[in-house]
Amino acid sequence: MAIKGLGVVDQKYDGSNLKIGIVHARWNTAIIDALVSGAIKKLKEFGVKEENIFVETVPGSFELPFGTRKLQEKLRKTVGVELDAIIPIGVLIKGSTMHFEYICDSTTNALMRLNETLEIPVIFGVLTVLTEEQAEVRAGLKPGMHNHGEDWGAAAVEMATKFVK
Ligand SMILES: O=Nc1c(NC[C@H](O)[C@H](O)[C@H](O)CO)[nH]c(=O)[nH]c1=O
Repeated sequence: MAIKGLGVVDQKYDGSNLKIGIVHARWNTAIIDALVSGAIKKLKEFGVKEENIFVETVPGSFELPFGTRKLQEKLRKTVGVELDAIIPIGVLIKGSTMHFEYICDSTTNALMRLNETLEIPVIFGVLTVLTEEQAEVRAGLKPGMHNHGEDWGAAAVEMATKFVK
């Protein structure tokens, strides 16, 4: 029996009234695009309307915390929208220096802190992988592999339904 992994998400969550933000980095775009598509696919499966999914991009994962915090402010100011959850998505792939470690650690901690400062759940959608192969597997780009973006979409709906609405 598989031990590791997310238990079954209770399908009864109704996302039809939810407004969800996605902020994604533009580094490693083939992986990013698959993860974002997976998250959006799952949001729609839970009934989130396309017009209620607000997508913004930032250059890299290091910019995700700032972009995540400011997206809520930007939508409030421009279109009067209050988000119910937000999914930052980034892909960090280890290179030949310590750059990877520093961005992973600082970005992860900053995103976690946003769960304390924002009044909405901030889902952790950053892949921190050692090889491109690991990234492809987790984006569902290898046959039979699971797209983690779907888990992040499901988590956003569950958290918003339980704790925001
Ligand atoms: O270096 N590798 C990566 C990366 N570096 C850029 C960084 O996030 C930031 O955009 C710049 O430092 C400018 O602030 N950003 C990623 O999302 N994935 C990587 O794998």
